[in-house]
Amino acid sequence: MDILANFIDGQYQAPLAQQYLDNIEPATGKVYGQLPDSCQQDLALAVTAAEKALPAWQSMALEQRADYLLAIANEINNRLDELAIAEAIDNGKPVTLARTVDIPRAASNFKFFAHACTQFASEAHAMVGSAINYTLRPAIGIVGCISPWNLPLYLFTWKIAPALAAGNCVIAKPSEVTPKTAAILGEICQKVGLPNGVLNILHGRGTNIGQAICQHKKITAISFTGGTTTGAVIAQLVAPSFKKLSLELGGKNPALIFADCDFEDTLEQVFRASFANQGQICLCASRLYIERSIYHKFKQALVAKARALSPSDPLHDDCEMGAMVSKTHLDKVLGHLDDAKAQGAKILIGGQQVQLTGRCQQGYFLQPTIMENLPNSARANQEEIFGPVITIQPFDNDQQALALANDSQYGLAATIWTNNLTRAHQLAEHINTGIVWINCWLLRDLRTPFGGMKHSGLGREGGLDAMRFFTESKNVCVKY
Ligand SMILES: NC(=O)C1=CN([C@@H]2O[C@H](COP(=O)(O)OP(=O)(O)OC[C@H]3O[C@@H](n4cnc5c(N)ncnc54)[C@H](O)[C@@H]3O)[C@@H](O)[C@H]2O)C=CC1
Ligand SMILES: O=C(O)/C=C/C=C(\O)C(=O)O
Repeated sequence: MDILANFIDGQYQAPLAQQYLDNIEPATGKVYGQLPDSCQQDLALAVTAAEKALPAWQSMALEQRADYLLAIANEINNRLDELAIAEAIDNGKPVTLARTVDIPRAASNFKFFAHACTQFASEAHAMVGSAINYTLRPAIGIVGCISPWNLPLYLFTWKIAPALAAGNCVIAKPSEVTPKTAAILGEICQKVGLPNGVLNILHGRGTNIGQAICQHKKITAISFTGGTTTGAVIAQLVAPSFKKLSLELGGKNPALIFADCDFEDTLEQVFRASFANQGQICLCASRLYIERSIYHKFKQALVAKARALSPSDPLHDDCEMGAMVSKTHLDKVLGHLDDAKAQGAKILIGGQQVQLTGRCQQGYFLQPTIMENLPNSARANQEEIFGPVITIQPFDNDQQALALANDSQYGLAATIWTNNLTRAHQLAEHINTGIVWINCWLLRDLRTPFGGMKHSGLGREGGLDAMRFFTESKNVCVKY
């Protein structure tokens, strides 16, 4: 049994109340470990450690701070295989995906922000002939980072790295559903000699320790990624104390596929955008709008690809589709499918749980699912399902495609597939999402602003936006 501990003040510590939660491997449905069900007393220890570490960390020379982050990045790369296997066991994702995407990206997050903090400059505003203003960007202090289960180490580090780079001490909480790689990160911090208390990792339930982090008086900013409903709860929790808040929430992302696209390349990439990580990425395409003249051909090709994609053991190198993260989540997705069927959806492929044999007999596997025949107002077209489930609909012209894309409470990411770049730029200008990809998906430049409009979130992560979020700006006006 793999028993995890909190990482506080540079040491692994059992939860003070000795309460634990089970950790389940989604591919087998079996409990394989336990994690702390931390409480306020554990948080108090972490905050004390962070307070003690803060003065030295925030006043450290930038190059030295950057060196620590680079050392963490290197150590993540050194432990690539071990981390990839741990992620695949914990989350159910294909180990090859973890090895080629999740873990390398976690290392890149530290490397990127190591460099970013040495390049982060403050502005000056001259009042010609009378004064000069300059802006200081001190660290905020102690910040809380709360991350979800779909890209565990990838998103955990996407928050921690800029927070540390900006000079803050961090209290971080990974999802209780996928705690393992976050726990290993503590060992990495010990190995590189990160000063004690700079990064503290607490495990446990969102409604318990997560909420306590949001409400702690000495934690002055919260960066959260997860579901929109939880984001709304957190916004309420932090409102009375005016903490800085960054929310990366759900999506219901449209893909606009035009007849003049490069058919084969679009098919390949839209398929990946739909089903990568079992559709459990907030950026996944879930509403496909296809120009009527190619609707039938594209639909047939998509269905054929989906038929060839069967879930299998995530620990096998050739696995392309793993398990859903939990029984709760699988049931939620199946509930959406029942609802869609009741609303008249035609299931073109999938729609059902899959039972594997052998080790994975009790695992949480779902067939890739493609549905048509639903109005845009149907729940399946309006609510985030967060699984390997897409709907397809035909459209007749650019205006109709745009209207369908924007008919959503969400506004995270959109993709446009066309060889007519004038059309693509015009649509990109009018689509109400924080991210638009043209003829590509999840092509990431970590310098770019990342986040959503409407119910997809508040604020932007990435590049300078993250550095700005994790610092206060203070203007100094000097009269001469
Ligand atoms: N980035 C995204 O778009 C994600 C969306 N989701 C969506 O959210 C739905 C719910 O999934 P969950 O696993 O419950 O994700 P969640 O959004 O509730 O959990 C994300 C993180 O927030 C923490 N948390 C939960 N409640 C909290 C609270 N009251 N205060 C502070 N922290 C809290 C959790 O412990 C976890 O670390 C999913 O079915 C999916 O549709 C889930 C994960 C990521
Ligand atoms: O930063 C990225 O490349 C991806 C981020 C993905 C999420 O925030 C998510 O799936 O929740």
